Amino acid sequence: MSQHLLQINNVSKTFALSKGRSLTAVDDVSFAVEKGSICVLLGPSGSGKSTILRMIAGLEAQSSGTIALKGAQIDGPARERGMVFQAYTSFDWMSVGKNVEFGMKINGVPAKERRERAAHFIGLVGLSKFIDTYPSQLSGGMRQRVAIARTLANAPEVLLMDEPFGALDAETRWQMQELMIEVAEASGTTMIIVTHDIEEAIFLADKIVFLSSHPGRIKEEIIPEFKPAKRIRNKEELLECPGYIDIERKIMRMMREEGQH
Ligand SMILES: Nc1ncnc2c1ncn2[C@@H]1O[C@H](COP(=O)(O)OP(=O)(O)OP(=O)(O)O)[C@@H](O)[C@H]1O
Repeated sequence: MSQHLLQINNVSKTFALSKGRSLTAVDDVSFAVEKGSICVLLGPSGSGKSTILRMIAGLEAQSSGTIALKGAQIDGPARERGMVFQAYTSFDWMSVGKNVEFGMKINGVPAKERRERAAHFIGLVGLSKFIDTYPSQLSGGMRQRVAIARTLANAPEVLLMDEPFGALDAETRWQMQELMIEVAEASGTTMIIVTHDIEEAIFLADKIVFLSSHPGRIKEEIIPEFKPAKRIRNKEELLECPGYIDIERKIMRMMREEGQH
């Protein structure tokens, strides 16, 4: 039987604005994420995707409802939930290797183990040749790989990514999407990814949680059932799958409906 790693139950978030006004960004949202799966939060701008991710990360407290990882309530940031942001967050004065070792160093991992783990994850994201290079000498996609390796090296239970490829050009973007499938397969890491890119969502997701806007509510949970049991590793293969176009069309309609509200 599948196991729910993360359980979000009836979560709402209301922000206090100026002059006593308030804004409900997330309204009564419930969903579960299975261990080892990739869950994509998709929806139009303002549907509360980032807010939901930030609450899971423990960076924002929910106004009501519960969020639990392996049954334990989340009440702040922790290593078990690693976050990758859209902006590159590497330390420019440290080499790629030292960047990836940094979190482990803070957490008291011995030097030898740190180096080995850093080398493993740098290899996983395809940057072995750049282990001694400084991030400022790398392209945007490569810097985002460093951020992913650094987060994975802390062995999170769940990897949270907020529009991780939004700042990248189209070609680098699909290469990074393919890389995430490779990483998911090789590491078994559970991932929750925020995007508003429909094709990216369908390619990456084992499950799509589609949100409507103002306030953010779940409109539908979509399982891309047309995909074969084994994850598709390249995008051309996805586009050739019977059923792909149907689901893309369905989601485009949902996006359009939301835009008209
Ligand atoms: N700190 C905050 N204070 C007040 N309002 C906020 C705050 N953070 C988010 N909001 C509001 O909550 C709503 C949801 O924002 P959120 O960033 O979660 O949406 P999103 O779906 O991630 O959007 P996008 O795709 O544009 O990034 C928006 O109306 C936003 O203005």
